[in-house]
Amino acid sequence: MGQEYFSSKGMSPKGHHDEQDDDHDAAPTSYAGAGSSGRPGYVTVGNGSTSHHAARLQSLLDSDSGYGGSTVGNDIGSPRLPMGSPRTDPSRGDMPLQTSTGHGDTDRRNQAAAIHQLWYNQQRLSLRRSINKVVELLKELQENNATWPAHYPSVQTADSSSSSRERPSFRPGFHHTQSMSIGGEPSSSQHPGHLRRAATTLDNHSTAESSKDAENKAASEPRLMSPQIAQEFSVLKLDLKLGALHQAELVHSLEKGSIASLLDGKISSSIKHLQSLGERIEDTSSKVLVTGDLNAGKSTFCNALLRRKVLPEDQQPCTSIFCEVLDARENGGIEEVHAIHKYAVYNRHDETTYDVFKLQELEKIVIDNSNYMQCKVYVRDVRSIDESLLNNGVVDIALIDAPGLNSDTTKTTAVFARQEEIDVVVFVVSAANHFTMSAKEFIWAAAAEKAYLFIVVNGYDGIRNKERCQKMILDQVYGLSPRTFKESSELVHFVSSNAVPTAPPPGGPDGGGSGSYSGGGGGDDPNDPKGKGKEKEKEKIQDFEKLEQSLRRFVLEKRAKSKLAPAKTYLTNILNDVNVLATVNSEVAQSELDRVTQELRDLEPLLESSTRAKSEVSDQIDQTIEETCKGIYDYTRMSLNSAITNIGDRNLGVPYHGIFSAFEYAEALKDEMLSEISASVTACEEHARVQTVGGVNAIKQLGILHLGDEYHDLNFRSDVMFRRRRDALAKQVEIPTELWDFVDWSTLVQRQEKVAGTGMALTVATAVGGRLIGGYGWMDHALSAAKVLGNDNLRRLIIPGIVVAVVSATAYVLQQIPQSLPHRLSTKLSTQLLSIDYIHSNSTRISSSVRKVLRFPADNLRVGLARSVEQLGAKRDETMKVREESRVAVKYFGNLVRESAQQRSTVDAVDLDAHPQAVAGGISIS
Ligand SMILES: Nc1nc2c(ncn2[C@@H]2O[C@H](COP(=O)(O)OP(=O)(O)OP(=O)(O)O)[C@@H](O)[C@H]2O)c(=O)[nH]1
Repeated sequence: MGQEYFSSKGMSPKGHHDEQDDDHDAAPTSYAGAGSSGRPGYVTVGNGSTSHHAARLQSLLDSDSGYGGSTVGNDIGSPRLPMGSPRTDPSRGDMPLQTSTGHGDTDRRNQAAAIHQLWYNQQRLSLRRSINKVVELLKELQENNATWPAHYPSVQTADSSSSSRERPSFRPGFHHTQSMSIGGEPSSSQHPGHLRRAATTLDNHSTAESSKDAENKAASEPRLMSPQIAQEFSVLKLDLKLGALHQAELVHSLEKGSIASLLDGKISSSIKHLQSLGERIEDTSSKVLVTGDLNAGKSTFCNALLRRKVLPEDQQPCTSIFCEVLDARENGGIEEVHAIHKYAVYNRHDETTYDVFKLQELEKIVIDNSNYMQCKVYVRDVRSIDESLLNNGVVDIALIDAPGLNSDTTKTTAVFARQEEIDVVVFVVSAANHFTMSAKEFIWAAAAEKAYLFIVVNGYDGIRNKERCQKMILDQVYGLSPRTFKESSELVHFVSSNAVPTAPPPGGPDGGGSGSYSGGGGGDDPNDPKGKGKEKEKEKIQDFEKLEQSLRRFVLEKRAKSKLAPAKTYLTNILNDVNVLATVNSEVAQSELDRVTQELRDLEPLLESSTRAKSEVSDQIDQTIEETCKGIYDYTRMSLNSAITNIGDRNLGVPYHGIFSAFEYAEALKDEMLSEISASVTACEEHARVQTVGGVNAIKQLGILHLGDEYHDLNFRSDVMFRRRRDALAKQVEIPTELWDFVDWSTLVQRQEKVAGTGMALTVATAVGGRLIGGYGWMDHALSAAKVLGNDNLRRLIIPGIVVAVVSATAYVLQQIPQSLPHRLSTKLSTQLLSIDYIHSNSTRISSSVRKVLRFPADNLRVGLARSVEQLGAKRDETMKVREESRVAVKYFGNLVRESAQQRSTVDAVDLDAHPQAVAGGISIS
């Protein structure tokens, strides 16, 4: 924050010097801090509060900056090029650079500059190719992630995060050192913030905050990733912020698909960021802010660089706004001034944001105006492409002439200088006046920001004791920016800007300065002899040309840092991530392939035996059911038959109480017989029940044998069998008792033949009775008796004979009841039951009931077997699919591991610090 800056501001130059010395090798662009809003925390100079102008400018820069506005947070949408920056034309990067136009020093300098530019172009092209390749790799990874969701490396337990160097057992080959080296030093678990994420270059404050700030922030941030993941993943790490779960738990709790889609989002962001980095390194524009004390000669210096009097020069302070000088080609080749309205965001295509003026009117806008804060000055380059500082295809410099520093403008200029797109700050100091307080304040701030400043000591022609002046200025530079002092031969130049010949001002006598140079030389001693004067003039111009070469080199090196370094860091990080991800997934895919191959090996025979078992078991079940039912039917039939047949022979224990209760006896006997028959049916049912339980168990055994745990046992209750009303009714038979049941006719006939005395009477009685019952056999006996006796005898004997016979027969029948009735009844029941098909119907009923009961588990088993075969088939198909996918994944991730490693070495080979030392004059800008 500003406070950090202010603490330095209050220090003496010496104190500052010490601090600078301590931090000599630190990154130059660690800004003093960032606002909590996430916007760049611009340095404030002076009393610590940003002035109205500064605040306004800051808001303008947010939207007008080519990078600032487009790099907020992680939003890495396509960035706009800085307004007014030359259109990207990569082909121009390879065009011939400056050629030797002269002899001696100039010649050598030009050659050196050309070599330097070539070096820059080579690094740029190499990074550009890597970006394209990595985008290609990421797109393929994204496609692959859709079909084979990538496995995201996660920690095993939350505790393991404490030991950041412990490596999960399932991925032994990770290159921890690679991800650790990103930050330049091994990161410890206490300082996770040391890990440099290329993604953070997207944050507005990322380069603005000091490393201390970054550490503090990282410590106070909730840990979203375990240090282990953070170590290995610098770019692709997933930002999981769900609920209160620990990060590691969160990764585990997520479905593989969810992780894959989160990763997909990360990859998309990375692709976008890489594309924006690509555009950024292709962008040849670079902005140089020229600032310094009031009247130090800033405008004169800019004009000298342009070789044309574009900006108004005056002995009194005149520049009140920031004038950005751009190539007129950016404005369709038209030279004009766009004065930007105070509260507008500049858009060249929207004339409501600015007023258009002619170049000649620039002075009017620049001096004492209150309507504008900035203007864009589009001018045609009067120098050839080989000499031009503005535009030569490798680096196209936009010069920004700032108002002279005073208590009002210092803060605003400091804010302006903080812009990321300002590659270089040129500080113009008057050789006569040296550094003012405002100048010192500004340089302290800028040196903290930019590490190196380009210092132009102007008006050197007016100094008599040049050595003393140099010494005094360099002493001051040492106090203000030791690094700049260290490279002073390259970074501190003593020149006379007004000595450089320039074309006349637009609209001047030469009609717009088309290349006819007017000599400079103001400030020369008029008493000097002419020849000596010319020599001096030449020297001044050579000094200025030397300055120009140094400035170009400085811009190039700064650009290598500001534009190429983020791309290199990001590429290194993303390639490390891709490599780790690919290594993990290659291992996962291989183990998955091994697993499914083994699974298929087990599955194939299982499916085969299941299919075979399905048909075999079905036959077996049918056979079991058939055999059981047949056995039950036969058993029932046999049992009932025997019961009915033998029922008459059995002593049923029914007491006979004499002739007067003969009928009751017969009734009781019949009921007892029927109940006995019914009991045998029940016994058969019981037998069937037992057999059914056996059958069900046999089917169950088959089920368990072939389906194992898959077999669903049904709850079979045998006691419920034969409980229906139909079953009860089937057993019952209604047979009425009749009088004739009491007479055993066959016995009676046998007896008639044995007893002769009663033969005739009995014969008659029998004949009568026979008639009565319709027995025609007895009639024949009666007719033969009549023949023997003759008509008279017959008439006399007939009545008593009949009486005797009837009495005798009746007595006999009554006497025979206990012996004859059971047989009579048995025979009658047997006949009756036969007529209603009692045995067959009950046997059928029982066996079909059993069949029905057995069919239920049998069908269930059949369905289970069919389902099992179906499931095994589906599983086999699925496993084969996974095997194929795993094969593809093994191949793909194997290639990715190789390709990402190869690309990483290519990126590593891009050494931005190894610029041609001889050319750079030993300057090393880190
Ligand atoms: N003798 C001498 N005079 C110079 C030199 N450079 C600039 N001047 C003069 O110094 C005066 C101020 O120059 P400017 O370029 O307007 O200064 P400035 O820093 O842009 O002024 P403000 O922007 O208003 O602060 C002009 O009269 C120039 O001619 C130089 O190298 N030698």
